[in-house]
Amino acid sequence: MVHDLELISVGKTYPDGTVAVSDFDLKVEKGEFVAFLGPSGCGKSTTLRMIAGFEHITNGDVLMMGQNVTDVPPEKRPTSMIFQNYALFPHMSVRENVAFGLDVKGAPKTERDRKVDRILDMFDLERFADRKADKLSGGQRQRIALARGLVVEPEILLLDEPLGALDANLRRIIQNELKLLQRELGITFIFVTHAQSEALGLSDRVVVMSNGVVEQISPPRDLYRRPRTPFVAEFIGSNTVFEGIPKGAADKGFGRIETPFGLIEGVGLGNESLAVVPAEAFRITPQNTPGEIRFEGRLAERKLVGAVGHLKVRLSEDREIAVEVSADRPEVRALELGAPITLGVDPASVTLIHT
Ligand SMILES: Nc1ncnc2c1ncn2[C@@H]1O[C@H](COP(=O)(O)OP(=O)(O)OP(=O)(O)O)[C@@H](O)[C@H]1O
Repeated sequence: MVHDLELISVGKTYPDGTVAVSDFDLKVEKGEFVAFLGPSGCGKSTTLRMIAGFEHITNGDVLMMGQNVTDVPPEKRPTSMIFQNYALFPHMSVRENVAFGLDVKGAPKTERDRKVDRILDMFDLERFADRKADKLSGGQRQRIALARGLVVEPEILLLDEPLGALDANLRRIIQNELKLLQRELGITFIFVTHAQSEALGLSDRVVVMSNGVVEQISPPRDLYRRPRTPFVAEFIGSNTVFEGIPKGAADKGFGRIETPFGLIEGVGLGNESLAVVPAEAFRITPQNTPGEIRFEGRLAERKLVGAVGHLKVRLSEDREIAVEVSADRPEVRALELGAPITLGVDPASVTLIHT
């Protein structure tokens, strides 16, 4: 099968010796929405710029539609990039800004004007067509940047923190628009962000990066449920990670580790030494339910936020864990700080991982 985009062992070392990315492998299908997520400096933007062709690749290959484009200049690639600061020309009109990408690609004038008109219409920007780009709001500028990226009809749209400059409200609105637009157009989106909620909410798959390496590539829910590295477990959501010693071989897809808080069973292949429990996997359980893992502790903190009760439960002198339960349950409302509390967890919602 030919993929829209394929990165084969791609690496980047900057001239000063900084290794920004190493051994990045990725295959993206047509129409997929893929987010690169990770803390500042982990190599997300460098990877995106290598895909766009703005950054020279030190090792490996980039393929698009099965063609090796490693040495192809940006304007000859089937990609278009949208930058965080939009990179609009402030003194050029909206129309001129949008036409810019087509001019770079050398499109004939009539074709250019037709395509620009169509995209301005699609983004509801005709009214502003002759206005200078610096005389518009943040949200409008964002739309112009999108229009400019899409007017060249790329196969792959590359977006580098495109919503970073917007306030929270506008951000949510444009997130929705972006998702709808991507579905409608069916083109591949590669989206760089350090905002978890954005990556998890928008994309079909998330590439989690740290220190220039890919930690995990998964659909969003698997990052919560089945983190494959300690970094992902700590970085995503509010997981508790228990350290322990592997206890026997895995059986039917479940392994066991011995921890200071007892034996923990979870999904694994055997020989793992960490158990990851998502905050929402804990239940408050007065009875001993067969098969469940039990933890005894004392309630250290309780915050009710809408329908969710965020609890901190102290398991020992130096160990406090995050627990999320439904705030509607009477036993949650009745809990008093310092009171003993028993938690149960279904082993199927625990993931065992290697250190
Ligand atoms: N031109 C450069 N020369 C040397 N090092 C660079 C250069 N550009 C980036 N780096 C370094 O490469 C690493 C990866 O940077 P990159 O910008 O790709 O990270 P990022 O994950 O996109 O971060 P952010 O979210 O802050 O934009 C960092 O250590 C950064 O300091």
